[in-house]
Amino acid sequence: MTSPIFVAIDTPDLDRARAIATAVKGQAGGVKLGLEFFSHNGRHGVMEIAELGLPIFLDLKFHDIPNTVAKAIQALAPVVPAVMTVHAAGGRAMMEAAKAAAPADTRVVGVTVLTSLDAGDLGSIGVAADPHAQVERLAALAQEAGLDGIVCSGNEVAAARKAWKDGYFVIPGIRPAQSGVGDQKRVMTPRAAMDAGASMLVIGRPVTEAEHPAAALREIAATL
Ligand SMILES: O=C(O)c1cc(=O)[nH]c(=O)n1[C@@H]1O[C@H](COP(=O)(O)O)[C@@H](O)[C@H]1O
Repeated sequence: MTSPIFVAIDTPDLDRARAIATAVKGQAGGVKLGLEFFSHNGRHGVMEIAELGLPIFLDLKFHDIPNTVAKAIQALAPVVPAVMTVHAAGGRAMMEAAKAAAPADTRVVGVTVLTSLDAGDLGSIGVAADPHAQVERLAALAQEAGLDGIVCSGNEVAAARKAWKDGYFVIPGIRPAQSGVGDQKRVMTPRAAMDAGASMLVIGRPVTEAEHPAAALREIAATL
């Protein structure tokens, strides 16, 4: 069975990214390239990693007006990532435009409430709802807009899956027992997140900062 784990390769260093991708190839379901990698290496760097033959989750979390987001997605051609992200808080029209602009084979998912935020953080930006209620609200909006799924924490995925049976649920903030939480606030173990209904687990530092990333990934996969 294909692994649900995508390894988040958060580095600006192309050689290091290539080395990690090569080390986890065959074991991981794919790799995630985000803002840190993209800001340094751009579209051509993404193409280089894609040439290694793993599915790519290109996580640029677009959050802008519909026209700008659509044009940014079009500018990424000929990259055809397996998955890409926009912020669901960008609104329904923006999500519709993003989906319409993306390649047919790319899943577009809406980031709901970042896993680095808790209820207090939401309050400080004027969102009265707790993370659970806010994820539910944005998941419904993403579904109405025709997206393929959402990004949320493991704490919310069971409820989200109940309301959106065939949705694609991307779950970061994954921490194996004993792992440091770092800047994440809403975390869950890989096994618990899968049991709750995750489609994809995004795991970065617990793998990439390990002395032997492939071995760390193997250990995590064994818990699923
Ligand atoms: O969209 C994401 O992937 C994402 C959304 C979110 O709410 N929280 C979150 O941590 N992420 C990403 O998931 C990865 C988590 O990395 P680690 O905390 O090192 O496992 C990072 O690349 C984040 O950019």
